[in-house]
Amino acid sequence: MSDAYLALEDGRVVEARGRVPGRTRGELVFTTAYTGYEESLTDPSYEEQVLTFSYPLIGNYGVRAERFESDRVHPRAAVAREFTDDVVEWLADEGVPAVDHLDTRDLVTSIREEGAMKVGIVVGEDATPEAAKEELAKCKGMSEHVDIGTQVTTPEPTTYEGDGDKTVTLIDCGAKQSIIDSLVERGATVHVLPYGSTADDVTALDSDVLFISNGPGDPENFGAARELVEEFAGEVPIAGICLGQQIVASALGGTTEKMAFGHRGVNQPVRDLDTGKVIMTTQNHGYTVADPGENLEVTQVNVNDDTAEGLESEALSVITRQYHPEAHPGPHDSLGFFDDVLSMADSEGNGRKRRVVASD
Ligand SMILES: NC(=O)CC[C@H](N)C(=O)O
Repeated sequence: MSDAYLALEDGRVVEARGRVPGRTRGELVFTTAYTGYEESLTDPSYEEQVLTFSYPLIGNYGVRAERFESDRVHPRAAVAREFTDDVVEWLADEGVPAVDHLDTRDLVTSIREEGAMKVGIVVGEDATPEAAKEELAKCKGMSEHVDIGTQVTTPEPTTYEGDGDKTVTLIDCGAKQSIIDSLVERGATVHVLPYGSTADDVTALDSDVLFISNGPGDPENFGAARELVEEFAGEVPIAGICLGQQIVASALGGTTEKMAFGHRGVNQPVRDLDTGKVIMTTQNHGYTVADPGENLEVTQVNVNDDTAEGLESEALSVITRQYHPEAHPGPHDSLGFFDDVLSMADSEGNGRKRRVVASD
């Protein structure tokens, strides 16, 4: 008898050791990142997913709140070959079920072959395979979580003061804190607005750049952010990361699609098509831009599968990345993105149109 069961969409039931009790369900995905478990577990982009770590030992350098990317754990459950007690205590405090002592290599191989799949998980003394299957039966597909942006966004507008002149309005679709920090470190003042904010809210702030954040779920369910991009494109420079790239593309005439199992890890190679240079990047996404449309140019691609990693438009002052330039965790090759974003704010006399708002 085991005290933890995972019922997979492919019909299998996997036994594990229960570490934190509970019953839950979600989309089963994996990350190959070998560091950064605190950042991954607090990354809002993992909302409604069950995160499997392919690296076998998770927790070996402790748990420190200053490394968190948000104020809570977002995956609905965590799976690893072995969790340390530090991580188990943290997940228990958060009420997030956790299992270990299972063959995660087999699990990851299944996801690679069959794609990200639904999973039901039960952990505790009364756990049974049938209960895990009941959870699985209740599991929704990612695109069915139509209000996922509202689930993860900040409840209130918040401003982070930088010591320079530039200002950014960031639409929080589930933003990682280190994206905000990366802008503030470069002197920008960042106005974070809740997902669902209107064009009037954005206009009132009169920022130099409109920034669409990362976030969970299907980009097609982020209509409120898409409308902002449609409204401000060509008038205010626009930047986006991950979900932000997908939203910007779909607002400007492109299309997105779901990938088989996505990219999650800290060693995804990306080639810049202009310079030919390859950088290593941090990634966490299950959707991708299938067609950038006529307004955007693909400027960077994934070396492994040629998917769009960077989109730009000089005419509209748009720059987006599918990967995570803030690199929390991960290699620092891509930090220059934030300088490129803020250089779009040096727009006077540069041929870029600016929205003029009457000040009161
Ligand atoms: N990190 C993100 O912003 C993820 C984007 C989107 N939810 C995806 O899975 O592709």
